[in-house]
Amino acid sequence: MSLGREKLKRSKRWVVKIGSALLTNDGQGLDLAAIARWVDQIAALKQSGIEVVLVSSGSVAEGMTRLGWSDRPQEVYKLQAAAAVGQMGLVQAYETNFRRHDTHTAQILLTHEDHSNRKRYLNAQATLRALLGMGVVPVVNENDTVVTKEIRFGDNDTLGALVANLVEADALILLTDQQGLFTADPRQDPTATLISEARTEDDALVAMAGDGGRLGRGGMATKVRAARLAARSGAVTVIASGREDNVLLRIRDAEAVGTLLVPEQSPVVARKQWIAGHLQARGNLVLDEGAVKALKERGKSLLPAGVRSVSGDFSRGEMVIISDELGRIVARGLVNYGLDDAERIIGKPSREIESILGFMGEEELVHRDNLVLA
Ligand SMILES: Nc1ncnc2c1ncn2[C@@H]1O[C@H](COP(=O)(O)OP(=O)(O)O)[C@@H](O)[C@H]1O
Ligand SMILES: N[C@@H](CCC(=O)OP(=O)(O)O)C(=O)O
Repeated sequence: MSLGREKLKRSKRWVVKIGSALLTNDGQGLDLAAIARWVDQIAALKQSGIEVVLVSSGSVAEGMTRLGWSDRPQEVYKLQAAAAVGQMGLVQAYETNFRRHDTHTAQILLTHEDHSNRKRYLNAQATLRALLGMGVVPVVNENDTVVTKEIRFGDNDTLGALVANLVEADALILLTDQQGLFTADPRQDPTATLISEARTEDDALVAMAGDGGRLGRGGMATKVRAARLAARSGAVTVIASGREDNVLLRIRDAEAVGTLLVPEQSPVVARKQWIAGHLQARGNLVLDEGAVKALKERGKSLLPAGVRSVSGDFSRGEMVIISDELGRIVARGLVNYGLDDAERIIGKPSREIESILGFMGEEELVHRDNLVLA
């Protein structure tokens, strides 16, 4: 068995993306029987200790069906209207099915801006993390009502990869209407063969990957690109057919199903580079000895109590350099509080944050998931 597939067996957090072509049974309205089967599998994944964020397309396609449109309109406002109608059907289907497993779902609608704006990024991250911690399955789609460019050119493969970055998933699973990535588009070339495993960075993949079908947006081209994006935070990607029996469970069990794309770099290195390369440092935090030890030796988050002083000019979500009292750099990380708030809570136990600031944010000043040791 390949090393990459072995890794999947040990993974703990997945982003599962279900594409339009698959979800709507090629334009026949939502495939409710298939949704029920995927939900059963996700419930089983959760039972085996894997947290799942679901990224589901299909709102435009379902909206078109509900509104009786057979052709995808060109006008953005019509697409947005269809998405708003269809999203109701989507969440209803997931909610009803997950309820059979006593599992709550949560609707998360994101735009690309939520990823590029630091504050919104951290808020989305904190919410998703909290939901996962509570055993809820977040159901994510693009916020089609407010995006313009994205609804025309956007695809949920990219959104899935950004969500994988956001929650630091171990794996991004792209379920589609083909068995995986073929050497050429099988709809055009019947001699095309399935690629079982490849390096994410292999440029040959880009040449093989073509556009999408009538309902889907991006085809394989965006899936290969999504795999590269997801690799930035260390995730492997699997492209597989959502129509295969128990496909998610078979992926978990490291069966050779679909196409596995494995990043060249180890997840840790990718993650470090991603945080380090993410932003310029905007400030400094100086830690006491105990906090330095907690970070370095025990892999802990940084709590305000262990911070001696703060300086610079940073807002929530920005990168800070974390040093010891001799000025030696200990780590870099994304800070949960802006300078003014941080100044007021350092040296204090986290339980006092609310009374000092008048609101309760995170108990950590820098969460360990957002922290890279030097
Ligand atoms: N090399 C390839 N291997 C497999 N499928 C391909 C390839 N190139 C293009 N495709 C097309 O990509 C489609 C899947 O993408 P898309 O229609 O966007 O679906 P989804 O909604 O699941 O994202 C397939 O139906 C297939 O025709
Ligand atoms: N957000 C929209 C469009 C996304 C979309 O179709 O993407 P994809 O499944 O990648 O082809 C929707 O839910 O219909």
